[in-house]
Amino acid sequence: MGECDAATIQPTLEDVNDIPVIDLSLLSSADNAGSNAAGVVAEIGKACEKWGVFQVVNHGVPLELQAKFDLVMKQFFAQPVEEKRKLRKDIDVAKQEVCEEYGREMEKLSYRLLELICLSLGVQRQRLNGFFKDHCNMGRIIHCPPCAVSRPALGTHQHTDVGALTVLSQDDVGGLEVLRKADGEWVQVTYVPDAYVVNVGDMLEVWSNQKYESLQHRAMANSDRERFSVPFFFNPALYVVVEPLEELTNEQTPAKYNALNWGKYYSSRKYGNFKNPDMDVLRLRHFKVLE
Ligand SMILES: O=C(O)CCC(=O)C(=O)O
Ligand SMILES: [Fe+2]
Repeated sequence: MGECDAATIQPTLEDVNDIPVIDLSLLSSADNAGSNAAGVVAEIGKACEKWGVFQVVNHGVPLELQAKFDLVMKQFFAQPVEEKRKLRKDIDVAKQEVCEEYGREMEKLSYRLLELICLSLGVQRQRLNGFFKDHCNMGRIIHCPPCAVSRPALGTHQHTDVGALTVLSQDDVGGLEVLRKADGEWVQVTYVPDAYVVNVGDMLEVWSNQKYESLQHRAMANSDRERFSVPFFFNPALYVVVEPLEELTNEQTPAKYNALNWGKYYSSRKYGNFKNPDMDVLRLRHFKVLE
């Protein structure tokens, strides 16, 4: 089959719409706020347990800010490669006002989500907040040019995110895929306008004593259109020791993980290689309590 056929070939994946889309405005609606909040918490808990991923709408992040951010990002990627190279990883990006504001909003939303997740686990709302005091959050901007090959092309290889939570904005090209826990099938995360995709990372799997499992995901390139996505990684402070919350363990449900040092775990994975899963990097399974 020739390359010119590529545009007609799409992944034969079931485009399921049942990854939950959760409306956070229900938390603040004046009437019946208490039961609405309980409903949202329950939905989040169910989504984390069943999928490891959900989308949020009416999340409080100003839509104009997202639009401004998208514009700055596209202007950046439209530059010649020599110009882009001048912008070293951690220097100038942070100086752009829009990026700073965007980071602050992502952090605010992440704390909100973390607290709702704590409630869904039945622990105190702010139980995990202290671990993020000197956080090492990180943002990434991803541009994937159209890729016309005769089979679906990978943009980002299969992986789990190492931190607690990831809050991701994907554009209408879509392409993000998640491994459905129910049957081990890859399914697409449908683009929902003005939504963020939220997924469980490795540290939340440990804190929740594996009630919420870290999400296996990947991203596909589109054969016709360039694609942009912006994940924000909500990560604890480097010195934090992560272990199953004691409220969630007892004699009947013992800890499934040994304590791990997040800083060591993070740096090991950061310098690991997506494409080489057997490389000698730390993975959650290395901390699993043997049964
Ligand atoms: O490109 C995407 O949408 C996914 C990116 C991702 O999973 C990551 O950077 O960790
Ligand atoms: Fe990821």
